[in-house]
Amino acid sequence: MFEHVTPYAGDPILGLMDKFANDPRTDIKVNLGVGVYYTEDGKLPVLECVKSAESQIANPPRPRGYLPMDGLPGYRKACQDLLFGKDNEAVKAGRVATIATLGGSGALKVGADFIHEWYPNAKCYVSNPTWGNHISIFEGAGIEVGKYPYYDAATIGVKFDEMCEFFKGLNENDVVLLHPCCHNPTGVDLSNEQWDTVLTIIKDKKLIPFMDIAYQGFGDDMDGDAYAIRRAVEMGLSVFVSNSFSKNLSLYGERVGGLSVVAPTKEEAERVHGQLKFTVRRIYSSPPAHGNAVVDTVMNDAALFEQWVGEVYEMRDRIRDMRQKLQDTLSAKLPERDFSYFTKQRGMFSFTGLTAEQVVRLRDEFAVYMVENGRMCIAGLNNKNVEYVANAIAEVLR
Ligand SMILES: Cc1[nH+]cc(COP(=O)(O)O)c(/C=N/[C@@H](CC(=O)O)C(=O)O)c1O
Repeated sequence: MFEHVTPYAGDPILGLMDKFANDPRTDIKVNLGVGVYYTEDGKLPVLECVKSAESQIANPPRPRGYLPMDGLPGYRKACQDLLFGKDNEAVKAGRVATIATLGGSGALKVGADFIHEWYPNAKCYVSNPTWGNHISIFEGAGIEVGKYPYYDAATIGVKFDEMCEFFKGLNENDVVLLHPCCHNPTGVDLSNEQWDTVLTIIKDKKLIPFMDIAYQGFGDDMDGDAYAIRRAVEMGLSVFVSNSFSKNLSLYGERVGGLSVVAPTKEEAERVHGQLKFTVRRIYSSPPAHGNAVVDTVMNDAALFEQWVGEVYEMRDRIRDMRQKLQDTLSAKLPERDFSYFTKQRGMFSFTGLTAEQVVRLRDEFAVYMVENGRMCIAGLNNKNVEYVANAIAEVLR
């Protein structure tokens, strides 16, 4: 019956979690693989604002009825305020359809299915490189996926001119999947001026921008990291935005994300909203109650929101500190090499340029885990392991 089904090779990122968990070298192993924030003590944090929200939610205990297909109204408002800014004109005009989703992944899936249904000839173009699941999710929705020039290893920057020229060659309604901040896996972002240029091309060519923001607050700050999103709306673009609270609320397993679609008119936004709900119904029916309640509580209580922002910036700043320490330690060990990319890159990841062989050596010989494309999750570093990791990297580079 299923003899034709091919074996699953495993996920290059999530598969590392199992390998790491099963690695018996518990005294030295370091997890720099999956994009998860760990504290200075190497633990997954429960944010203080989440603890407060959960105690509110738990007392008195709430029944666990189905949520609306598009999630709690307060959750959806929270997504809109965070992404577009409070009092955004398009939001106030009712031109933004927003739904709660099963994490950022669920947002991408619902968005991809919607696009394939209503723009069946659209192709999707992702940055080269990008988060691998971008390709899997859009191909899984039946959409042909291509790559646009992005990362320039020679300059540790963006192949900006090539990227712009590539966009100019695309067809109307082709989708371009963009990282508004904290690019995964490179950590290399466009400047605001470069965003203005790219968004102008997208508008002129009538492309569909799909912005996936999973690390808001880890780059500059909540508003700065949303520049590309807000600029697209200011320019009158109809833009898809998938967001994730997995990292900045440390709620990975609660599956909390959102999908927003900015439409030209309120009437179109209402029709889009209805079809997004239908798409949710056909995939997973409705979002999880607990995650929705936590986000709704934190984001819509002024004191908890302020506390949350402060906790995100603490995570951001600790990552920045680890970038500097790793860069300084490696530079001292191998002064002939340039490690400035660690502090040039932003967000959770650094693209180290290590080869797959070197990454395998780090894992096998030193129990230091990274994604085989050379991506390192900086958030797995701390003051107790950064010297050890630097030594291991220096060894495989020698
Ligand atoms: C850019 C991006 N978008 C969406 C997601 C999905 O987020 P979620 O809300 O959990 O569905 C992730 C997760 N990235 C990390 C984990 C993973 O691969 O799933 C990672 O890159 O390690 C992203 O890095």
